[in-house]
Amino acid sequence: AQYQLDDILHAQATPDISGSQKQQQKQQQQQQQKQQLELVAAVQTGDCRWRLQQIQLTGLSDCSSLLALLTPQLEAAAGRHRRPRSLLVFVNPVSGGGGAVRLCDRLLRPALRQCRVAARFVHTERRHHAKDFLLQEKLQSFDGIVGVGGDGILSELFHGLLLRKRLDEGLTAHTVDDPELRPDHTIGIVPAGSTDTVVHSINGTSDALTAIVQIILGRRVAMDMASVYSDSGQFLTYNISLLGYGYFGEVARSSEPLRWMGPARYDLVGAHRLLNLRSHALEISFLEADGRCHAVCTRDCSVCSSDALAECAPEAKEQQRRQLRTVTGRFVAVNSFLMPCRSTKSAAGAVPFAHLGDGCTDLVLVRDCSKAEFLRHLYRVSSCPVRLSTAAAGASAIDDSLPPPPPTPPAPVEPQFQLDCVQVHRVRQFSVRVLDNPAGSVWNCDGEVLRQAGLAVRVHRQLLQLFGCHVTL
Ligand SMILES: Nc1ncnc2c1ncn2[C@@H]1O[C@H](COP(=O)(O)OP(=O)(O)OP(=O)(O)O)[C@@H](O)[C@H]1O
Repeated sequence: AQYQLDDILHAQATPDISGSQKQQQKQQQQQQQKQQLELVAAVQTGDCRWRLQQIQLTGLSDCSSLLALLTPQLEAAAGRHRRPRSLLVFVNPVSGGGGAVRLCDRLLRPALRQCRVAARFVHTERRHHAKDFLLQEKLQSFDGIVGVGGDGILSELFHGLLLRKRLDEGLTAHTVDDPELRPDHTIGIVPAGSTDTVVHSINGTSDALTAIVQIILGRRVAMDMASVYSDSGQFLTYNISLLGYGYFGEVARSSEPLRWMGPARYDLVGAHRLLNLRSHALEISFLEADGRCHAVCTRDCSVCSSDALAECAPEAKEQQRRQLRTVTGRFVAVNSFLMPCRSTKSAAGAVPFAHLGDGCTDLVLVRDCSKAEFLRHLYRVSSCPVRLSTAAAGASAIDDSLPPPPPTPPAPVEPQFQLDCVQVHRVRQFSVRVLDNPAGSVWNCDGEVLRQAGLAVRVHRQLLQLFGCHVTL
């Protein structure tokens, strides 16, 4: 087998020649024996999965010289990739029905030990424990903050870090016109929850060991974040994956007391809400970015690195206000997808062409429709047969010096949006005002319930860094 130097995470001679005096004496006694070199490498094992592999090089005559040659190169690679040497790890004991603690002991702790990454473990004792810790404690000695759990614990980590940065910079006001600041730390998530949408959208799998290997490798993905404000412009919360009104809001509210059921609660409540499908009178305003491209977000994504998508300067705000589009009517669902929202139920994602770092969200508006029509939309969302390779061809950059490219194949369609009642817009910001029964408003913000009658949302391009590897095609 061949290994890239960049994927080797640790090397040591055995017996360990850097050990204690006693060990060294023992080694001298073993002079006749040849030493062996042990390496730990990250290897991709098909699809999107990664594993740690121990490699033993035996029968070496001069192990110490080889190790002396290898060590500075491994250190240089670790520096180049900003590999974490010290992590702060929050373990949520209630995640995934208590599986997070077991997963941490079985996979995370041994992997960190094997690769010589130091870690401080904190078992959360209540809701908001991780967030409060990040707001109050010294964090300088850590290279990354990791959560073992689901999307709920991840939400606590990015709220803690984003709000901590504002505190450290002395920013007290937090309104729709205030800037957002990038936190100093990268976040890692080891999936152990009932919904692991974010890690699945980044890595293309919710496999825990893959996530651990990416953290140790120091691979990072720049992610958009949305900030959510009340209709008076006051900050309410951050959003990273789904923000939904109507059907998904009601699913979040009704499944809240059924947490003990695990992911099955979403199927049960989803079916019940479908039978009682309601529409809502809404006014929706949005600032549309240039048309949606049919390209999957991959490593070195040309859409996410395009300068055309840089956030608008403050002086352009007035112009933006003039470009706002407003629609009113009855809707059964209004959903903002900041990322593809992949999961075991929807491998390509609910919105396969949503990008992780383009500064935009895909706003999906589902107008009043029959239950059968909405069911068709939901079914297609979970079984979208996107042709990924075609999508990649459409995304490549154009170089004038090259002969003209062959005619582009027809853009892949997203059948879930090819319905009369469904519209999708790629937007930088939007607001929704509930016109009927505002007191009964309910939103689903990354699985948490919000009860505002009006919300304003702004997307911040690549505000956060997460450990992860991005899908490849
Ligand atoms: N010790 C604790 N007791 C109760 N709740 C906790 C504790 N520690 C963390 N929490 C809360 O548990 C919630 C769910 O966490 P998480 O998302 O990690 O697990 P989950 O099983 O995937 O849940 P979800 O169904 O929300 O995805 C989070 O909102 C977090 O604040």
